Amino acid sequence: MTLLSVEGLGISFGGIKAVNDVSFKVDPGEIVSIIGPNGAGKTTLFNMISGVYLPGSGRVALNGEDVTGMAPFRLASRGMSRTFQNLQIFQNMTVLENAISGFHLQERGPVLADLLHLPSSRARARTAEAGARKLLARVGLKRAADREAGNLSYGSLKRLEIARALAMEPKVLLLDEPAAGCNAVETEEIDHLIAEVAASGTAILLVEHDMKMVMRISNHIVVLDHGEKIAEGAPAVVSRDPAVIAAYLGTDAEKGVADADG
Ligand SMILES: Nc1ncnc2c1ncn2[C@@H]1O[C@H](COP(=O)(O)OP(=O)(O)OP(=O)(O)O)[C@@H](O)[C@H]1O
Repeated sequence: MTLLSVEGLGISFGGIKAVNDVSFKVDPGEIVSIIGPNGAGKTTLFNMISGVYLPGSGRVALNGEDVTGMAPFRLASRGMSRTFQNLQIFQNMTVLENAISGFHLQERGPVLADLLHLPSSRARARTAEAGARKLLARVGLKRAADREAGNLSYGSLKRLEIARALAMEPKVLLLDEPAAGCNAVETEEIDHLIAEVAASGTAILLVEHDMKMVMRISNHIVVLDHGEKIAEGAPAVVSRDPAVIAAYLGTDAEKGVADADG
């Protein structure tokens, strides 16, 4: 069964259609990217899928269950996690504490037990810490566990944010520009991490401007322009599509599409 199904999704702002009738599917372990020129509707589409915006039309289904407009924390407990373009890291906390915070999203422990430091609360805290340490090892931040997050390089912060989203053991992980602001080495590290997460069976839905990265790691690409889906398919197919090239014409990204193709 399809893991994530986006069907005819649309939304208007002040009478203008920011996204119109967009549909696509994501299977387990697949890396699907949403691309398009500035203002094409990528972030808006992402926000509708992840419950930040209520769609004006259409439907989002996760494992066959209708989750349209469901709040992000409910989606997270059903298997959909996301990261944000602007990092949501607690800069003054340690790397480990940031990773642990991802586990508290899934907890439904009694608040009183936590306040009174009851054994049940201490046991949960130990489990979360052990899980967080494993995740830090997975994203290459094991040795940075006790450092203040604000002192990390940008690429490491990006990986920390992915670690935190993985705490929920998502079936589908939405990444909003995971390589933005990263240098070539950091981008490659994030590439490898995304590929490893996908290989473990988690589906990845990606919005990313780095066209070379998109062409390298995606199994499937959905192209938006002016809120409409104008093409979709494998990277080699999409990068040769005349409608896609025309949409990007005159932008830096067009050069990216052509370079990645060659
Ligand atoms: N909250 C909002 N209110 C009004 N208009 C909005 C809102 N969010 C997005 N838009 C408009 O919807 C359209 C799509 O914007 P969106 O940010 O989704 O594009 P994008 O493809 O993510 O762009 P970029 O690549 O520049 O991040 C744009 O015309 C934008 O101005």
